[in-house]
Amino acid sequence: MAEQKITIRNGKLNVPNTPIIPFIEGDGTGPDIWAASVRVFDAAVAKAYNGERKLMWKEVLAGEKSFKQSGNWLPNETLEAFREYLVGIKGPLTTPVGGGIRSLNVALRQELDLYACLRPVRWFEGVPSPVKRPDLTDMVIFRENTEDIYAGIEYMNGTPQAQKMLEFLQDEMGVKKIRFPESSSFGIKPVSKEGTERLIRAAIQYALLHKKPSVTIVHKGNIMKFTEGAFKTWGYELAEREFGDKVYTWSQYDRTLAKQGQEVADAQQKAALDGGKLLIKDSIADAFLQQILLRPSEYSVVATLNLNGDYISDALAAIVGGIGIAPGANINYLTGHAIFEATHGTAPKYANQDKVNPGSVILSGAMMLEHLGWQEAADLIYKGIEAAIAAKRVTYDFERQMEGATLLKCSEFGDEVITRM
Ligand SMILES: NC(=O)C1=CN([C@@H]2O[C@H](COP(=O)(O)OP(=O)(O)OC[C@H]3O[C@@H](n4cnc5c(N)ncnc54)[C@H](OP(=O)(O)O)[C@@H]3O)[C@@H](O)[C@H]2O)C=CC1
Ligand SMILES: O=C(O)CCC(=O)C(=O)O
Ligand SMILES: [Mg+2]
Repeated sequence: MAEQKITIRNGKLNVPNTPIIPFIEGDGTGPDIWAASVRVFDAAVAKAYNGERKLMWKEVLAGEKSFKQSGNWLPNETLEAFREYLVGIKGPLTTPVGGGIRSLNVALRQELDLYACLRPVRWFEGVPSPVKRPDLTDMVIFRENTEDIYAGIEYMNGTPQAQKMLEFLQDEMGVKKIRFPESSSFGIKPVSKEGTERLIRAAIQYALLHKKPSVTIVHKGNIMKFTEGAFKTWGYELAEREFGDKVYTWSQYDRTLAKQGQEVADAQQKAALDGGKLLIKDSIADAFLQQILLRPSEYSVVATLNLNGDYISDALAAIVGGIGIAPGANINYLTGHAIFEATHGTAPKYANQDKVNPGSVILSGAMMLEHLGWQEAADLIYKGIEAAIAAKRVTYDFERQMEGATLLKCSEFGDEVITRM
């Protein structure tokens, strides 16, 4: 079968029957997970389309495998392949702590301007969870993926750059509140109006398309007023300006409350929501992290900045069974570029043991198939995963919390999904 490129025209993907899909295997547990996952993807597509469609995999290098081969952590050819073929998938890549290379995962998102990190969090029947009602958690995180503290603008204490930054802040900006100036390192947190608006727009469009009840803007705007606080303000303004006839915002509520009192504001909100409008609300990040445990059913689509989104992703994943089953996508809705990847990292202590749960990458692949419009293949994957879990044939992370479960290796779980799809 001749391989072909996915293209985009007027914002719509044109997907051939044999699309070229670049993939990065990943570091640590990445190779084990990829080996199990790719067999699931191929089996689902073959079964769904009787062999008429096929994903044409093209390996591209990044991370340790790439460095070993070429001395380059993220070769240009890899970036070019994701640019040219539009849609790809990747395993996790290691980022050293406190020094060394900056994150290759973040670099890919920034280089390709994949501004929305989309991470759906739902419970699969039978998955062990630390909460009583994991079924109440059904959220979709839209994490801003190109800005915030992740921009990597940092200066290490003791360097001339940190000294220059200190002098600039103290001498030119009149800053007096740096507690230990001589031993401080500095980090910069850029948050733009454009970056905020495109992320919030994507979250609202998603919520409208999927008939979700609300979008919650999560921020720490009480403390970081001009970055996180502006994210909230710009978000509400965009919602009212671009989606005024389809949404009702807490900002509107507050204005009515101030002018006409609570009774009128409550009635206005009720009428808007009864009329099918999408509620746009907000929550301060620390309070949100307790709300998701106490009142998860009140939250649906979540729009947030990069660091909050990172924390919230793992916290929410834990509620529905852990990061062994937490998929995701990095998307630019304007150019069509997308790279699918799990929420978890390389889990290096389990590397090459054929042990960890490939569920997150398998589900990321199902999201990719949905993105391509290959829903039938994605549905087979969901069916296979649900059935494998229901039969309690699972990897170590679930098995250790389930009674009467059979422990499977990473590869065996992949086989199990294939058998049951
Ligand atoms: N997008 C990416 O590529 C990401 C990369 N990273 C990078 O990964 C490296 C390791 O990060 P770390 O903080 O240890 O986080 P990890 O997500 O790699 O692992 C943390 C823990 O999560 C559990 N876990 C992770 N993956 C799986 C899986 N597939 N199945 C079941 N359980 C799993 C394990 O828990 P337990 O010990 O309980 O078994 C593991 O010890 C770092 O360099 C980090 O920067 C991190 C996140 C995302
Ligand atoms: O890039 C990394 O190493 C970590 C990224 C991460 O934790 C995430 O995107 O969720
Ligand atoms: Mg993370």
